[in-house]
Amino acid sequence: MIRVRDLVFDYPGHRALDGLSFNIDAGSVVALVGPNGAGKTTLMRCIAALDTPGGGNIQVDGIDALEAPRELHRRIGFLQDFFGLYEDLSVRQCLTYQAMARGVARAERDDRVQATAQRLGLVPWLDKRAGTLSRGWRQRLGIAQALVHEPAVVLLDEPAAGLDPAARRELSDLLVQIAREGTTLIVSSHILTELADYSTHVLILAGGQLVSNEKIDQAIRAARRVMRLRLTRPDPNVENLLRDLNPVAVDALQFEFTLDGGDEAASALLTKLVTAGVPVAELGAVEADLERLYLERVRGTT
Ligand SMILES: Nc1ncnc2c1ncn2[C@@H]1O[C@H](COP(=O)(O)OP(=O)(O)OP(=O)(O)O)[C@@H](O)[C@H]1O
Repeated sequence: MIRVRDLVFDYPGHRALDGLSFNIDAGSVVALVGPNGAGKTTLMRCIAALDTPGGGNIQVDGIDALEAPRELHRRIGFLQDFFGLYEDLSVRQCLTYQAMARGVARAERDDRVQATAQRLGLVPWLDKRAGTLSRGWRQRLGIAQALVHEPAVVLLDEPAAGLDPAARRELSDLLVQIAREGTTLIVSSHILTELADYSTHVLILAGGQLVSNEKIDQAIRAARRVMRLRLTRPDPNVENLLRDLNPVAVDALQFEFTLDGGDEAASALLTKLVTAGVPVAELGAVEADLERLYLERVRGTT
């Protein structure tokens, strides 16, 4: 569905995307993550054919972003991280305008606007001016504008920004539903627990380069077992005893490290620590999740 090759994008004096290549299959929900300044927003703008890359090639649904940007705009919905609204238009007019601009036939527009407003809980606001909406409702209108033309690909940059917890939950449910209907989604966010609720893939950028592009469940299954040791009080010998495992000190009482060899190895390690007089409170496996996967992948890249 999306094919990116050797993508390069330069701001004056700064290379923001540095030779990215990856594919995204139709129907995937991709969590686009990376440290601040990694290039996520720039990448989304290039895929949405709003910025022109200095090199490389992007195809979405077989359409070349450089050759046919207008055609692409009809097939893509994009919520930008800082987006403007037509403040003096009503919510209905904003959605109708977007539907029109993105090629929805006149006869279908009213139904699309109504259905999209329903999905985002915007029906009571349809005749209110966009300029009077609170931050969370503006955000919902922004999302509705990205969806109203039922695009094949939806790009959402920080969609949960400004939403209260209940609205975030509703947004997660909505994204799951949209993905089930076959839409390809790319969602950028720093809130990894939320992304984990609905994403099938994770695409990690750092410094304008691709760190990884993988299926989340497979990557988590394949992740090495991380163990956490918790002490009842600080112990000067513990780091020396764990030396071969390259421990990371979470704080003065907690250390994390990977351990091969399953329960046998864990049991042997526990015996070794206790025998050496280390005041062990707990030794156990840490559950792998998207956040851990991310931290492991970006470690050393920044
Ligand atoms: N208009 C601009 N002019 C110059 N440099 C820019 C411009 N916009 C972005 N950059 C730089 O390009 C790099 C990538 O920026 P981008 O906004 O794409 O990153 P990001 O991953 O979305 O970051 P964040 O997580 O902070 O939103 C950053 O180093 C940023 O400072």
